[in-house]
Parts: sequence; C-alpha cells; structure tokens
Amino acid sequence: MRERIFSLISKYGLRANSNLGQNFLIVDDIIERNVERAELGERDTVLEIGPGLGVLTDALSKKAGKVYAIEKDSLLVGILKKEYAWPNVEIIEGDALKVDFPVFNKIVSNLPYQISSPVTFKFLRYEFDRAVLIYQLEFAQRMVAKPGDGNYSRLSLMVRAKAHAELVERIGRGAFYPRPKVDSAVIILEPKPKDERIELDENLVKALFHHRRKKVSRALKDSHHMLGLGKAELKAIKRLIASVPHAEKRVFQLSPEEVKEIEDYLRANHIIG
Ligand SMILES: C[S@@+](CC[C@H](N)C(=O)[O-])C[C@H]1O[C@@H](n2cnc3c(N)ncnc32)[C@H](O)[C@@H]1O
Repeated sequence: MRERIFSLISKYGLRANSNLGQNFLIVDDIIERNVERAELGERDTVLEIGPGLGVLTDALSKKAGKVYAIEKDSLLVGILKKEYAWPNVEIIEGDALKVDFPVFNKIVSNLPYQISSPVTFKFLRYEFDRAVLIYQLEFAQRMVAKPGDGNYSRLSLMVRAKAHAELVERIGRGAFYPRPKVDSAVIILEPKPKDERIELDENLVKALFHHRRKKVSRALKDSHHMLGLGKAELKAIKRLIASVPHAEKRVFQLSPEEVKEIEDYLRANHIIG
C-alpha cells in the first residue's frame, strides 16, 4: 500500500492538500480490517467519502456489489479515473456536504477531518445498515461519550439519539501519509431501529449545549435568544422555566430521553413552537 501511494504521489507530482484533510492510509491491515467490519457482500452498496488515491475504494470494490465514492478534489478524481478500471465503482466529483447521496446501505470511509461533524449529522439523516468510519481520535471519543462524561457534547447526544456508536480501534498517526498531528480511531455506527430513534429539536439542543456545564434551567435562561425569546418574554416565563424537567441537572448529564422531556414540556407550555 505504502509503495502504491508513494508511486502515485511521485508519478503525478502530488502535494497533499491539508485543507482537504488529505492524509492517505498506508497500512494494509487497517484497510482490510475496516472492509471486514463492514461485512460486505454482493448485495451491498457502499458510500465512500473521499476516496483519495483509491486504496480503500479498491478493497471495497472487490467485496461490494457497488461503490459510490464522492471526491471533492478534481485532481484526484482525474487520477482515479486514469489509474483504475473498476466495473462497479462510480466516482462522483463534488463536495460530500453539498451533493445528495445516492441510495446506499453501508458507508466505509477514512473521512476528511474538517467535515467530521456536518458529514456525520448528514449520515444520520439517511437510512443505512452500518458505517465503518475513521475519525480524529478526540472526535471519535466524543461520538461515544456517555451522559455525564467530561467530553459529552451536542454531537454525543445527537448520535446517541439515533444510533449505536462503538470505538473499535485506535490508529496511530504513522498509519497515514502525510503524518497527521493527531491520532485517529475507527467507529462503527449503526442506526437504531426506527421506533427507538429520538427526534430532537436541534435548536433546543444547540441552546442547551451552548452552556453545557450549567444547570438546565440556567442554560435555558442564558440561551433565551437562541430559542427566539426576548428579555420581556423570558421574564414572563421565568417560573415555568424553573420547573422544567431535570432543571437541576447539568446539561452535559442529559440523555436524549431527558432532552425530549424538556422539549415536550417547553412545547406544551408554548415556550418553543
Ligand atoms: C483522509 S483522506 C482519505 C483518502 C483515502 N480514502 C485514504 O484512506 O487514503 C480524505 C479525502 O477526502 C477528500 N475530501 C475532502 N473534503 C471533501 C469533501 N467535502 N467532499 C468529498 N471529499 C472530500 C480529500 O480530497 C481526500 O481525498
């Protein structure tokens, strides 16, 4: 793998674009393990974000029925089209945050870290069976953080509301070229069955987590503007806010179910629409 990446880099005189998170995987084992974790067969259609120089794509194409690979860098798209003749891979040139995803049931990607957060939220808006994803370690740890953990964040809550996430492997920076400044980790993400998913008001979650260490009632008051409430309105509903469910908990201790209770209460009392 290492040889393949270096020969392509020298053949095309490439300089990895750090603004696009171009850190290429150079360790075969990691690619093999992630392809295995995806449990691919002929009936699977895989979405890959950022195929780069195609090493993961190549492994995916051998196991899956179909692979869609979305790449933003037109230079790399040109190289992929020249270097490979995959019968079952469709390269889509574009920004993964902007293009509509084709129909797929699995995702396998070594993600560009710049878009980790928005692309993860985007994944969660689609129906799929399983995703095997490489993220920056610290981000991956936040994805699996539990209510009450020091790093439990809006991301942790939103992931927990919709999916099961497991951190299955840490990856040192030496597994990539160029070597990144941080370690990475592999996450397996599986959406929960539909009737177990919790849909949360994203505005409310943002307003709460703007003050993640504060008590719920205080966080709601301090974020009133994010909920569309003026000062005068806030004064009128102070008492209602004081008796919101879980008022005394800290925001970072809230489970998705508890945030839902807060949301229902605020809605029933016409504090949010
Ligand atoms: C971490 S590299 C992974 C490359 C390759 N899959 C590998 O494992 O060696 C991330 C890739 O995502 C591409 N990329 C960056 N931002 C993107 C975006 N918004 N949409 C699609 N691809 C993007 C980069 O050009 C790069 O090829």
